[in-house]
Amino acid sequence: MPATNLVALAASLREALDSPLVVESDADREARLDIIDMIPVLNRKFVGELQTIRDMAWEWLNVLSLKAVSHWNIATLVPLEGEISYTDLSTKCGLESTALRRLLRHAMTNGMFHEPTIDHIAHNSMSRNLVEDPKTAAWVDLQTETILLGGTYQCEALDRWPNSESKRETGVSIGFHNPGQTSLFEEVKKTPEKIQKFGLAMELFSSGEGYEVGSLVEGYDWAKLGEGTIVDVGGANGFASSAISDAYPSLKIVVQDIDVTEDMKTEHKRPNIQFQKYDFFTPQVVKDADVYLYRWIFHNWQDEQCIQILRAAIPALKPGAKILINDGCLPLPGTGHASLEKAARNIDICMMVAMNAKEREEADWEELFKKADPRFKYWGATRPTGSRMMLIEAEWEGTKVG
Ligand SMILES: C[S@@+](CC[C@H](N)C(=O)[O-])C[C@H]1O[C@@H](n2cnc3c(N)ncnc32)[C@H](O)[C@@H]1O
Repeated sequence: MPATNLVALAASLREALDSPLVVESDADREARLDIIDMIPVLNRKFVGELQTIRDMAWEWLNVLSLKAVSHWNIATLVPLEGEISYTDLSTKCGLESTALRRLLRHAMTNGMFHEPTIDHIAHNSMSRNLVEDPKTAAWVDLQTETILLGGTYQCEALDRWPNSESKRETGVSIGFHNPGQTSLFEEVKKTPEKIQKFGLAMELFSSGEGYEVGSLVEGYDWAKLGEGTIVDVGGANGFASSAISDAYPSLKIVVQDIDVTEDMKTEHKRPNIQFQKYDFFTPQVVKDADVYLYRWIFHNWQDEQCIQILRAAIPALKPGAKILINDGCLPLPGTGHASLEKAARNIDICMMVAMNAKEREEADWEELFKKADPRFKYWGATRPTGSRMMLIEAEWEGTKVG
Protein backbone atom coordinates (compact mmCIF):
# COMPACT_ATOMS: atom_id res chain seq x y z
CA MET A 1 0.00 0.00 0.00
CA PRO A 2 1.57 3.39 -0.98
CA ALA A 3 2.23 5.93 1.81
CA THR A 4 -0.45 8.61 2.20
CA ASN A 5 0.44 11.86 0.50
CA LEU A 6 -0.21 14.10 3.49
CA VAL A 7 -0.12 17.33 1.48
CA ALA A 8 -2.77 16.06 -0.93
CA LEU A 9 -4.85 14.63 1.94
CA ALA A 10 -4.72 17.95 3.83
CA ALA A 11 -5.82 19.80 0.68
CA SER A 12 -8.79 17.51 0.06
CA LEU A 13 -9.85 17.62 3.72
CA ARG A 14 -9.62 21.43 3.61
CA GLU A 15 -11.79 21.45 0.48
CA ALA A 16 -14.33 19.20 2.21
CA LEU A 17 -14.40 21.49 5.26
CA ASP A 18 -14.95 24.57 3.09
CA SER A 19 -17.84 23.10 1.05
CA PRO A 20 -21.47 22.80 2.20
CA LEU A 21 -22.50 19.41 3.59
CA VAL A 22 -25.19 17.81 1.43
CA VAL A 23 -26.79 14.63 2.74
CA GLU A 24 -29.59 13.55 0.42
CA SER A 25 -29.50 9.85 -0.37
CA ASP A 26 -29.21 6.75 1.82
CA ALA A 27 -25.68 6.35 0.45
CA ASP A 28 -24.87 9.91 1.61
CA ARG A 29 -26.26 9.13 5.07
CA GLU A 30 -24.18 5.96 5.34
CA ALA A 31 -21.06 7.77 4.10
CA ARG A 32 -21.63 10.54 6.64
CA LEU A 33 -21.74 7.95 9.46
CA ASP A 34 -18.60 6.25 8.07
CA ILE A 35 -16.77 9.59 8.08
CA ILE A 36 -17.94 10.38 11.64
CA ASP A 37 -16.51 6.99 12.68
CA MET A 38 -13.20 7.72 10.93
CA ILE A 39 -12.59 11.08 12.62
CA PRO A 40 -11.46 9.74 16.05
CA VAL A 41 -9.45 6.99 14.35
CA LEU A 42 -7.72 9.59 12.15
CA ASN A 43 -7.09 11.68 15.24
CA ARG A 44 -5.44 8.75 17.02
CA LYS A 45 -3.35 8.04 13.93
CA PHE A 46 -2.15 11.62 13.45
CA VAL A 47 -1.87 12.72 17.07
CA GLY A 48 -0.39 9.43 18.23
CA GLU A 49 -1.78 6.99 20.80
CA LEU A 50 0.24 8.26 23.73
CA GLN A 51 -0.84 11.84 23.17
CA THR A 52 -4.43 10.65 22.63
CA ILE A 53 -4.44 9.09 26.11
CA ARG A 54 -3.02 12.29 27.62
CA ASP A 55 -5.65 14.33 25.78
CA MET A 56 -8.44 12.01 26.97
CA ALA A 57 -7.43 12.67 30.57
CA TRP A 58 -7.81 16.37 29.80
CA GLU A 59 -11.25 16.19 28.29
CA TRP A 60 -12.78 17.52 31.51
CA LEU A 61 -11.34 20.90 30.56
CA ASN A 62 -13.69 21.05 27.54
CA VAL A 63 -16.58 20.42 29.90
CA LEU A 64 -15.32 23.04 32.33
CA SER A 65 -15.17 25.86 29.76
CA LEU A 66 -18.60 24.83 28.44
CA LYS A 67 -19.92 24.77 32.00
CA ALA A 68 -18.56 28.30 32.52
CA VAL A 69 -20.47 29.51 29.45
CA SER A 70 -23.66 27.98 30.84
CA HIS A 71 -23.07 28.86 34.50
CA TRP A 72 -22.62 32.59 33.83
CA ASN A 73 -25.29 32.68 31.06
CA ILE A 74 -22.68 34.01 28.66
CA ALA A 75 -24.60 33.06 25.50
CA THR A 76 -27.57 35.23 26.43
CA LEU A 77 -25.37 38.16 27.51
CA VAL A 78 -23.30 38.33 24.33
CA PRO A 79 -25.31 40.35 21.76
CA LEU A 80 -26.59 38.30 18.82
CA GLU A 81 -25.31 41.01 16.46
CA GLY A 82 -21.97 42.79 16.91
CA GLU A 83 -19.51 42.18 19.71
CA ILE A 84 -18.90 42.97 23.39
CA SER A 85 -15.67 43.62 25.29
CA TYR A 86 -14.62 41.19 28.01
CA THR A 87 -14.76 44.13 30.45
CA ASP A 88 -18.42 44.91 29.64
CA LEU A 89 -19.35 41.22 29.60
CA SER A 90 -17.67 40.80 32.99
CA THR A 91 -19.85 43.59 34.44
CA LYS A 92 -22.96 41.89 33.07
CA CYS A 93 -22.21 38.32 34.16
CA GLY A 94 -20.37 38.97 37.42
CA LEU A 95 -17.28 36.91 36.62
CA GLU A 96 -13.97 38.78 36.92
CA SER A 97 -12.76 39.67 33.41
CA THR A 98 -9.40 37.87 33.31
CA ALA A 99 -10.89 34.52 34.32
CA LEU A 100 -13.77 35.20 31.91
CA ARG A 101 -11.39 35.78 29.01
CA ARG A 102 -9.33 32.68 29.81
CA LEU A 103 -12.37 30.43 30.02
CA LEU A 104 -13.99 31.84 26.88
CA ARG A 105 -10.79 31.61 24.87
CA HIS A 106 -10.69 27.93 25.86
CA ALA A 107 -14.32 27.50 24.76
CA MET A 108 -13.32 29.10 21.43
CA THR A 109 -10.81 26.29 20.82
CA ASN A 110 -13.90 24.05 20.69
CA GLY A 111 -15.59 26.24 18.08
CA MET A 112 -17.80 28.18 20.54
CA PHE A 113 -17.82 32.04 20.03
CA HIS A 114 -15.03 34.00 18.31
CA GLU A 115 -13.02 37.13 18.90
CA PRO A 116 -13.43 39.36 15.82
CA THR A 117 -11.52 42.22 17.49
CA ILE A 118 -8.93 41.55 20.16
CA ASP A 119 -10.53 41.45 23.64
CA HIS A 120 -14.06 41.56 22.13
CA ILE A 121 -16.21 38.48 21.91
CA ALA A 122 -19.01 37.70 19.42
CA HIS A 123 -21.35 34.83 18.69
CA ASN A 124 -20.70 32.37 15.91
CA SER A 125 -23.15 29.82 14.50
CA MET A 126 -22.26 27.28 17.20
CA SER A 127 -22.67 29.54 20.23
CA ARG A 128 -25.98 30.93 18.87
CA ASN A 129 -27.50 27.48 19.44
CA LEU A 130 -27.32 28.09 23.19
CA VAL A 131 -29.62 31.09 22.72
CA GLU A 132 -31.87 29.79 19.98
CA ASP A 133 -32.32 26.23 21.23
CA PRO A 134 -33.44 26.26 24.90
CA LYS A 135 -33.41 22.44 24.97
CA THR A 136 -29.70 22.32 24.15
CA ALA A 137 -29.01 25.03 26.75
CA ALA A 138 -30.99 23.03 29.35
CA TRP A 139 -29.10 19.85 28.40
CA VAL A 140 -25.76 21.60 28.97
CA ASP A 141 -27.00 22.93 32.31
CA LEU A 142 -28.24 19.50 33.49
CA GLN A 143 -25.04 17.73 32.50
CA THR A 144 -22.52 20.30 33.69
CA GLU A 145 -24.21 21.52 36.88
CA THR A 146 -25.80 18.31 38.14
CA ILE A 147 -24.80 15.03 36.52
CA LEU A 148 -21.13 16.00 36.25
CA LEU A 149 -21.07 16.17 40.06
CA GLY A 150 -22.11 12.53 40.09
CA GLY A 151 -19.50 11.62 37.48
CA THR A 152 -16.77 13.10 39.64
CA TYR A 153 -17.68 10.73 42.49
CA GLN A 154 -18.88 7.69 40.54
CA CYS A 155 -15.85 5.48 41.26
CA GLU A 156 -16.18 6.29 44.97
CA ALA A 157 -19.89 5.42 44.81
CA LEU A 158 -19.16 2.05 43.18
CA ASP A 159 -16.54 1.26 45.85
CA ARG A 160 -18.91 2.28 48.59
CA TRP A 161 -22.11 0.60 47.34
CA PRO A 162 -21.17 -2.28 44.99
CA ASN A 163 -24.17 -3.73 43.09
CA SER A 164 -26.50 -1.18 44.60
CA GLU A 165 -29.89 -0.74 42.92
CA SER A 166 -30.76 2.30 44.99
CA LYS A 167 -31.25 5.61 43.19
CA ARG A 168 -29.70 7.30 46.22
CA GLU A 169 -26.44 5.32 46.34
CA THR A 170 -24.86 7.13 43.41
CA GLY A 171 -22.07 9.58 42.67
CA VAL A 172 -24.80 12.25 42.48
CA SER A 173 -25.64 11.82 46.18
CA ILE A 174 -21.95 12.13 47.13
CA GLY A 175 -21.60 15.16 44.84
CA PHE A 176 -24.52 16.80 46.64
CA HIS A 177 -22.85 16.11 50.03
CA ASN A 178 -25.64 13.77 51.03
CA PRO A 179 -24.16 10.30 50.43
CA GLY A 180 -26.78 7.58 50.10
CA GLN A 181 -29.56 9.96 51.14
CA THR A 182 -30.60 11.80 47.98
CA SER A 183 -31.42 10.92 44.38
CA LEU A 184 -31.01 12.96 41.22
CA PHE A 185 -34.77 13.60 41.02
CA GLU A 186 -34.92 14.60 44.69
CA GLU A 187 -32.16 17.13 44.05
CA VAL A 188 -33.76 18.44 40.85
CA LYS A 189 -37.14 18.78 42.57
CA LYS A 190 -35.69 21.21 45.12
CA THR A 191 -35.55 24.03 42.54
CA PRO A 192 -38.40 24.94 40.14
CA GLU A 193 -35.86 26.24 37.61
CA LYS A 194 -34.05 22.89 37.68
CA ILE A 195 -37.34 21.01 37.19
CA GLN A 196 -38.14 23.12 34.15
CA LYS A 197 -34.66 22.67 32.67
CA PHE A 198 -34.76 18.93 33.38
CA GLY A 199 -38.02 18.65 31.40
CA LEU A 200 -36.54 20.64 28.50
CA ALA A 201 -33.33 18.59 28.52
CA MET A 202 -35.37 15.37 28.36
CA GLU A 203 -37.39 16.74 25.43
CA LEU A 204 -34.12 17.08 23.55
CA PHE A 205 -34.09 13.32 23.28
CA SER A 206 -37.43 13.34 21.53
CA SER A 207 -36.31 15.81 18.92
CA GLY A 208 -32.67 14.76 18.53
CA GLU A 209 -31.40 12.78 15.56
CA GLY A 210 -32.47 9.15 15.89
CA TYR A 211 -34.81 9.82 18.84
CA GLU A 212 -37.70 11.34 16.89
CA VAL A 213 -41.09 10.11 18.00
CA GLY A 214 -41.91 9.64 14.28
CA SER A 215 -39.97 6.37 14.31
CA LEU A 216 -42.35 5.01 16.98
CA VAL A 217 -45.33 6.09 14.86
CA GLU A 218 -43.95 4.68 11.61
CA GLY A 219 -42.06 1.71 13.04
CA TYR A 220 -45.06 -0.16 14.49
CA ASP A 221 -48.21 -1.48 12.83
CA TRP A 222 -50.69 0.69 14.74
CA ALA A 223 -53.23 0.38 11.87
CA LYS A 224 -53.90 -3.27 12.78
CA LEU A 225 -55.34 -2.10 16.11
CA GLY A 226 -58.24 -0.30 14.38
CA GLU A 227 -60.24 1.30 17.19
CA GLY A 228 -58.22 -0.48 19.85
CA THR A 229 -56.80 0.90 23.08
CA ILE A 230 -53.23 1.85 23.90
CA VAL A 231 -51.97 2.66 27.37
CA ASP A 232 -48.90 4.91 27.33
CA VAL A 233 -47.40 4.04 30.73
CA GLY A 234 -45.17 6.79 32.12
CA GLY A 235 -46.23 8.83 29.11
CA ALA A 236 -45.43 12.25 30.67
CA ASN A 237 -47.31 14.99 28.80
CA GLY A 238 -48.46 12.57 26.10
CA PHE A 239 -46.25 13.92 23.33
CA ALA A 240 -45.59 10.43 21.96
CA SER A 241 -49.27 9.45 22.22
CA SER A 242 -50.39 12.62 20.45
CA ALA A 243 -48.10 11.77 17.52
CA ILE A 244 -49.60 8.25 17.35
CA SER A 245 -53.09 9.71 17.64
CA ASP A 246 -52.50 12.21 14.81
CA ALA A 247 -51.58 9.34 12.48
CA TYR A 248 -54.24 6.92 13.82
CA PRO A 249 -57.11 9.01 15.22
CA SER A 250 -59.44 6.02 15.69
CA LEU A 251 -57.25 4.61 18.48
CA LYS A 252 -58.21 5.25 22.12
CA ILE A 253 -55.22 6.23 24.24
CA VAL A 254 -54.73 6.51 27.98
CA VAL A 255 -51.61 8.37 29.08
CA GLN A 256 -50.56 7.41 32.59
CA ASP A 257 -47.95 9.06 34.75
CA ILE A 258 -47.10 9.36 38.42
CA ASP A 259 -47.27 13.14 38.05
CA VAL A 260 -50.18 14.46 36.00
CA THR A 261 -50.55 18.23 36.13
CA GLU A 262 -53.15 20.41 34.38
CA ASP A 263 -50.37 21.74 32.09
CA MET A 264 -49.44 18.21 31.06
CA LYS A 265 -53.05 17.49 30.12
CA THR A 266 -53.33 20.48 27.79
CA GLU A 267 -49.94 20.54 26.04
CA HIS A 268 -50.82 17.68 23.68
CA LYS A 269 -54.57 17.54 24.08
CA ARG A 270 -56.49 15.27 21.67
CA PRO A 271 -60.16 14.13 21.88
CA ASN A 272 -59.16 10.45 22.01
CA ILE A 273 -56.49 10.86 24.71
CA GLN A 274 -57.23 10.64 28.43
CA PHE A 275 -54.75 11.33 31.19
CA GLN A 276 -54.59 9.28 34.37
CA LYS A 277 -52.48 9.44 37.49
CA TYR A 278 -51.01 6.00 38.03
CA ASP A 279 -47.95 4.43 39.67
CA PHE A 280 -46.55 1.72 37.40
CA PHE A 281 -45.39 -0.35 40.38
CA THR A 282 -49.04 -0.92 41.35
CA PRO A 283 -51.51 -3.23 39.54
CA GLN A 284 -52.46 -1.79 36.15
CA VAL A 285 -55.91 -0.20 36.26
CA VAL A 286 -56.71 -0.05 32.53
CA LYS A 287 -57.86 -3.57 31.74
CA ASP A 288 -57.97 -5.30 28.35
CA ALA A 289 -56.04 -2.74 26.32
CA ASP A 290 -54.38 -3.97 23.13
CA VAL A 291 -50.96 -2.42 23.68
CA TYR A 292 -49.22 -1.23 26.85
CA LEU A 293 -46.49 1.13 25.65
CA TYR A 294 -43.45 1.94 27.81
CA ARG A 295 -41.36 4.60 26.09
CA TRP A 296 -38.10 5.33 27.80
CA ILE A 297 -39.19 3.87 31.12
CA PHE A 298 -37.10 0.76 31.72
CA HIS A 299 -33.67 2.32 31.23
CA ASN A 300 -34.39 4.36 34.37
CA TRP A 301 -34.60 1.20 36.50
CA GLN A 302 -32.58 -1.82 37.54
CA ASP A 303 -33.75 -5.33 36.57
CA GLU A 304 -35.65 -6.13 39.76
CA GLN A 305 -37.70 -2.95 39.43
CA CYS A 306 -38.33 -3.57 35.70
CA ILE A 307 -39.62 -7.04 36.58
CA GLN A 308 -41.96 -5.46 39.15
CA ILE A 309 -43.22 -3.01 36.51
CA LEU A 310 -43.92 -5.84 34.05
CA ARG A 311 -45.64 -7.94 36.73
CA ALA A 312 -47.80 -4.98 37.71
CA ALA A 313 -49.25 -4.99 34.18
CA ILE A 314 -50.29 -8.67 34.33
CA PRO A 315 -53.64 -8.31 36.17
CA ALA A 316 -54.91 -6.12 33.30
CA LEU A 317 -53.72 -8.23 30.38
CA LYS A 318 -56.11 -10.09 28.09
CA PRO A 319 -54.68 -12.99 26.05
CA GLY A 320 -52.86 -11.49 23.04
CA ALA A 321 -52.25 -8.11 24.69
CA LYS A 322 -48.88 -6.63 23.76
CA ILE A 323 -46.22 -5.03 25.89
CA LEU A 324 -44.34 -2.63 23.60
CA ILE A 325 -41.14 -1.14 24.92
CA ASN A 326 -39.54 1.76 23.03
CA ASP A 327 -36.08 2.13 24.48
CA GLY A 328 -32.38 1.99 23.71
CA CYS A 329 -30.57 -1.26 22.97
CA LEU A 330 -26.81 -1.60 23.43
CA PRO A 331 -24.98 -3.15 20.48
CA LEU A 332 -22.38 -5.83 21.11
CA PRO A 333 -18.94 -4.16 21.31
CA GLY A 334 -17.47 -3.17 17.96
CA THR A 335 -20.57 -3.97 15.90
CA GLY A 336 -22.28 -1.31 13.81
CA HIS A 337 -21.24 2.31 13.61
CA ALA A 338 -18.75 3.34 16.30
CA SER A 339 -20.41 6.74 16.80
CA LEU A 340 -23.80 5.10 17.44
CA GLU A 341 -22.25 2.63 19.87
CA LYS A 342 -20.53 5.54 21.62
CA ALA A 343 -23.85 7.41 21.97
CA ALA A 344 -25.53 4.30 23.43
CA ARG A 345 -22.66 3.73 25.88
CA ASN A 346 -22.71 7.40 26.88
CA ILE A 347 -26.37 7.02 27.85
CA ASP A 348 -25.60 3.77 29.67
CA ILE A 349 -22.91 5.35 31.88
CA CYS A 350 -24.99 8.49 32.36
CA MET A 351 -27.84 6.27 33.65
CA MET A 352 -25.41 4.55 36.03
CA VAL A 353 -24.17 7.85 37.42
CA ALA A 354 -27.52 9.57 37.57
CA MET A 355 -29.68 6.82 39.06
CA ASN A 356 -28.00 3.42 39.22
CA ALA A 357 -29.93 2.45 36.10
CA LYS A 358 -28.75 1.07 32.75
CA GLU A 359 -29.18 0.47 29.05
CA ARG A 360 -29.72 -3.12 27.92
CA GLU A 361 -28.60 -5.46 25.16
CA GLU A 362 -31.22 -7.32 23.15
CA ALA A 363 -30.72 -10.56 25.12
CA ASP A 364 -31.29 -8.64 28.37
CA TRP A 365 -34.76 -7.58 27.20
CA GLU A 366 -35.75 -11.16 26.47
CA GLU A 367 -34.41 -12.21 29.87
CA LEU A 368 -36.45 -9.53 31.63
CA PHE A 369 -39.70 -10.84 30.15
CA LYS A 370 -38.74 -14.45 30.99
CA LYS A 371 -37.99 -13.53 34.59
CA ALA A 372 -41.14 -11.44 34.94
CA ASP A 373 -43.41 -14.29 33.81
CA PRO A 374 -42.93 -17.26 31.44
CA ARG A 375 -46.37 -16.51 29.97
CA PHE A 376 -44.88 -13.50 28.14
CA LYS A 377 -43.99 -14.62 24.60
CA TYR A 378 -41.04 -12.51 23.48
CA TRP A 379 -41.44 -11.36 19.87
CA GLY A 380 -38.05 -9.66 19.51
CA ALA A 381 -36.57 -6.22 19.03
CA THR A 382 -36.62 -4.20 15.81
CA ARG A 383 -34.99 -0.90 15.02
CA PRO A 384 -37.13 1.44 12.91
CA THR A 385 -35.13 2.96 10.03
CA GLY A 386 -32.87 5.78 11.21
CA SER A 387 -33.86 5.31 14.87
CA ARG A 388 -31.48 4.93 17.79
CA MET A 389 -34.29 3.37 19.81
CA MET A 390 -35.65 -0.14 19.46
CA LEU A 391 -39.19 -1.47 19.54
CA ILE A 392 -39.21 -4.47 21.84
CA GLU A 393 -42.38 -6.50 21.91
CA ALA A 394 -43.87 -9.35 23.92
CA GLU A 395 -47.34 -10.88 23.92
CA TRP A 396 -49.33 -12.11 26.89
CA GLU A 397 -50.04 -15.80 26.33
CA GLY A 398 -51.59 -16.45 29.72
CA THR A 399 -55.24 -16.44 30.55
CA LYS A 400 -56.81 -13.36 31.99
CA VAL A 401 -55.66 -12.89 35.56
CA GLY A 402 -57.56 -9.83 36.83
C1 LIG B 1 -37.78 9.25 31.06
S1 LIG B 1 -39.43 9.78 31.29
C2 LIG B 1 -40.17 9.10 29.83
C3 LIG B 1 -41.35 9.91 29.41
C4 LIG B 1 -41.95 9.54 28.07
N1 LIG B 1 -42.51 8.19 28.09
C5 LIG B 1 -40.92 9.68 26.95
O1 LIG B 1 -40.92 8.85 26.07
O2 LIG B 1 -40.16 10.66 26.94
C6 LIG B 1 -40.05 8.72 32.57
C7 LIG B 1 -41.48 9.03 32.94
O3 LIG B 1 -41.90 8.07 33.92
C8 LIG B 1 -42.67 8.75 34.89
N2 LIG B 1 -42.64 7.94 36.11
C9 LIG B 1 -41.61 7.81 37.00
N3 LIG B 1 -41.96 6.96 37.98
C10 LIG B 1 -43.23 6.56 37.73
C11 LIG B 1 -44.12 5.68 38.39
N4 LIG B 1 -43.77 5.03 39.51
N5 LIG B 1 -45.34 5.47 37.83
C12 LIG B 1 -45.70 6.12 36.69
N6 LIG B 1 -44.89 6.99 36.03
C13 LIG B 1 -43.66 7.19 36.55
C14 LIG B 1 -42.00 10.09 35.02
O4 LIG B 1 -42.87 11.04 35.64
C15 LIG B 1 -41.65 10.39 33.55
O5 LIG B 1 -42.71 11.07 32.91
